[in-house]
Amino acid sequence: MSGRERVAVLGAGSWGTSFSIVLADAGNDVTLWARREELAAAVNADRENADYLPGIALPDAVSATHDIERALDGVDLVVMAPPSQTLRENLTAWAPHIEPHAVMVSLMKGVELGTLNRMSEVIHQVTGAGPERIAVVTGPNLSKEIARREPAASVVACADEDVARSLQARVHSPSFRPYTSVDVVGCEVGGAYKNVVALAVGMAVGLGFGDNTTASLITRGLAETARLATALGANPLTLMGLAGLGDLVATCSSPLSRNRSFGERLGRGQTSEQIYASTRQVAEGAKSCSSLRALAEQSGCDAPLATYVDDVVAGRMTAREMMDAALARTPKPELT
Ligand SMILES: NC(=O)C1=CN([C@@H]2O[C@H](COP(=O)(O)OP(=O)(O)OC[C@H]3O[C@@H](n4cnc5c(N)ncnc54)[C@H](OP(=O)(O)O)[C@@H]3O)[C@@H](O)[C@H]2O)C=CC1
Ligand SMILES: O=C(CO)COP(=O)(O)O
Repeated sequence: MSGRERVAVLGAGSWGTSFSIVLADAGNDVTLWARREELAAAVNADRENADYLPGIALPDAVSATHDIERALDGVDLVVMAPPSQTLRENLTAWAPHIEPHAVMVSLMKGVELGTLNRMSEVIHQVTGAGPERIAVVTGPNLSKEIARREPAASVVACADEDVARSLQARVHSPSFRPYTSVDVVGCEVGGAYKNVVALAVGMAVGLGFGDNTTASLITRGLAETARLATALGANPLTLMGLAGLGDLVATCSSPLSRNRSFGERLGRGQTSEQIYASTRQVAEGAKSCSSLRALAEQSGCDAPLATYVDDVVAGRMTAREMMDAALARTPKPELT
């Protein structure tokens, strides 16, 4: 016996794999579930996930499997990292194998199309788990930087503060510093919305605009995020923290961001279909712009960026038209 605790990470994409490194460095034995058997085999044989994090050596404490029963057997902490739009289907298959008292952590940053559910809501609906078994980890955590063990902070949110504290201890590594929060709603809305803002910022970059434009979009995007999050019951201060401002700054500034890159290509005149055809990586904001726009409409919140981004992604408007429309909106006080 190693004395280390076992954790299952479900989803062997960029973030699931990088977070497995954090968990291993924090003292856990990690079983990383991959949906493709050949990827699980390659990860075990090569000690790297060449599809998503080429050149990054995985710690010995990480092993991969395609066998979901094996991954979940006897595990009291289950970390989920598939795309937001497939979580419900994935979790429906996983749920019968999850231990009845296991805590489930969402790493996803999206809102489900159609239902407009946040990921914690999907987890509750599919598994029946109460809020004390559902948590979120979110913050300025670009996967490649985390995998290279560059210093970063993050937020571990759970409605039950004791559970948040115990998770904080389980994921605290020498290069990854987690803070606790009980504001699951604020953390989830912050994580999903920053992807939409990053799309808008990417469009501005693709159009050739500079830092005034991107700073204006980031700041107004943060105001829009806080407006919706507060309407949904979040603490507005959460959005000033790592799960809001922190993640916005990282994602909107970094060429590593898939959402920002997606937006940049839209800004250069490509269509969403062309972009989808050339990448297998998830850009959550390209889907969640539609669900966040609908959530805002439902909540009576003004959400111009989500609305414009949704229109550009769907091909109803060009990126240039979006910038012009955003500027031409009826003037108003900044603090409304
Ligand atoms: N990358 C990052 O820096 C961060 C990402 N996140 C969030 O983590 C979540 C996962 O993103 P990330 O790991 O980056 O995504 P990637 O694009 O790197 O990987 C996608 C993962 O999802 C799997 N997948 C694709 N389609 C399905 C499906 N239908 N059912 C089950 N699994 C599927 C892929 O499997 P396969 O390889 O077999 O196709 C792969 O494991 C997203 O919500 C993202 O916003 C959060 C913080 C940081
Ligand atoms: O969430 C992220 C960083 O915190 C990753 O952003 P992208 O999904 O845009 O790459």
